[in-house]
Amino acid sequence: MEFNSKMGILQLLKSQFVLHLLMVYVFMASGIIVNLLQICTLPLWLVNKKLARKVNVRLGYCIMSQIVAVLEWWSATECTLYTDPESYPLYGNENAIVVLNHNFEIDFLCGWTFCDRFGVLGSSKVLAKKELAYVPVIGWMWYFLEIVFCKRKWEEDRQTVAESLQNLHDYPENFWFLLFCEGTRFTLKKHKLSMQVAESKGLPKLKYHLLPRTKGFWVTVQNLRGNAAAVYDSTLNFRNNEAPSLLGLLNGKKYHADLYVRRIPLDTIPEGEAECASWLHKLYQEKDSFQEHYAQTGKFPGPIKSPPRRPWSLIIWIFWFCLLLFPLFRVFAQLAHSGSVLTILTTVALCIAVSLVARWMIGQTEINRGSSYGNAKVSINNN
Ligand SMILES: CC/C=C\C/C=C\C/C=C\C/C=C\C/C=C\C/C=C\CCC(=O)SCCNC(=O)CCNC(=O)[C@H](O)C(C)(C)COP(=O)(O)OP(=O)(O)OC[C@H]1O[C@@H](n2cnc3c(N)ncnc32)[C@H](O)[C@@H]1OP(=O)(O)O
Ligand SMILES: CCCCCCCCCCCCCCCCCC(=O)OC[C@@H](O)COP(=O)(O)O
Repeated sequence: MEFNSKMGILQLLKSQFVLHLLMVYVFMASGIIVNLLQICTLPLWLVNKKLARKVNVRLGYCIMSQIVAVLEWWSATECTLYTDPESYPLYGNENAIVVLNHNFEIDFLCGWTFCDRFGVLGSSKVLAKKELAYVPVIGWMWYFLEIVFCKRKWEEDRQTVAESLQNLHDYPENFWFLLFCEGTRFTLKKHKLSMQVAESKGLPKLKYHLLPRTKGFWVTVQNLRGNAAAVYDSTLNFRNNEAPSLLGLLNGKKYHADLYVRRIPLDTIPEGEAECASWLHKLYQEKDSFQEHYAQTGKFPGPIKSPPRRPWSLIIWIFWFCLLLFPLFRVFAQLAHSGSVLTILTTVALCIAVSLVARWMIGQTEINRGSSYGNAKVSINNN
């Protein structure tokens, strides 16, 4: 009874808007500080690229780990890993291409959480749409972490993506390169259209996935050969049909994520474009069957071997709070003391502006604010 009421109070506390404002302030202020420090590493790139990259990995960690801390420590979301125990020791100790389904608003964050647990968060990479490069703090940080951006226009991407991947050959830390091969988030409309494409190509229909776009996968595999050791085929779902969101996490809502990972050595993947595309289509048919199994049983096939959450994200988060809250309260105290209406109004306007920017950033993760990519019929090439 007493425990329940304590939990209720804690939950009520976590849903307080003023606390969210403080979290947003700490995230934005620390993010800008890190972005500025990243700019300061530019001259270092010219003299010691390896060191500059290592420094940026750690700086990036200071930003990403805060959102991981929200998931792991604030909302206490449970993340369970289903995987083969023989592959487990290799995770975090080799470079890998991660292929993940794209159905959930916090799928990228679950990815980050596992990166953190295997010690590769700062060096984690993704093939991201170009628009994300302009997201304050995160997008700017990604520039220094050598994230690969695409315009989702193959004619333009084929060269730039290949070049960015080639640059990773002398990367000094183990990294995971994430690919959402579906290219956009799952919606019923996008699913219907992509299944029409599947039908016209004579491919079996998928129930839980959009038809994967194969070109990004092929170019990634080809350009990371000899660099990445394996593809981690990863299938994510949430228990009890949970529809997790970043706002839910901020409100302290606890979710239950299940991730099924299979390690596939890279040298078993065909080299030719057509063969590689067929291989990926087959992979997505298998992923679909895993999701069907999950829908029927509430579990993925395979044993559970979950890594524990690590304390570093929480420690860094507390550090930023200690560093940044004191000056904030001092400013507020001085403002109240000064009594200047103009200064107070300017400060309030600034706070509103920062919260609007943060809300827009959160909106980037929301399915109902997604772009129309995959909504329109594109000419179909049957070759
Ligand atoms: C142990 C633990 C393991 C794992 C832990 C898990 C993860 C952790 C790892 C790392 C974490 C790191 C970072 C995460 C952080 C943040 C992530 C944030 C954001 C990223 C999200 C995105 O931005 S997703 C969007 C960008 N990415 C992609 O699009 C990738 C997939 N796309 C492609 O590969 C594309 O081919 C392309 C982008 C290279 C080119 O795009 P384009 O539009 O030009 O596509 P195509 O040329 O492929 O399209 C034409 C072909 O598609 C067919 N078609 C037409 N209409 C449709 C349709 N509606 N659906 C499907 N297919 C369609 C068309 O017929 C053409 O077919 P072809 O046969 O001719 O190819
Ligand atoms: C610690 C406290 C944090 C306070 C809140 C701060 C805000 C944090 C905001 C994080 C923003 C992260 C941006 C990267 C997320 C990835 C987004 C994503 O997955 O994009 C969707 C695309 O795949 C598909 O896009 P469309 O095909 O719809 O086009």
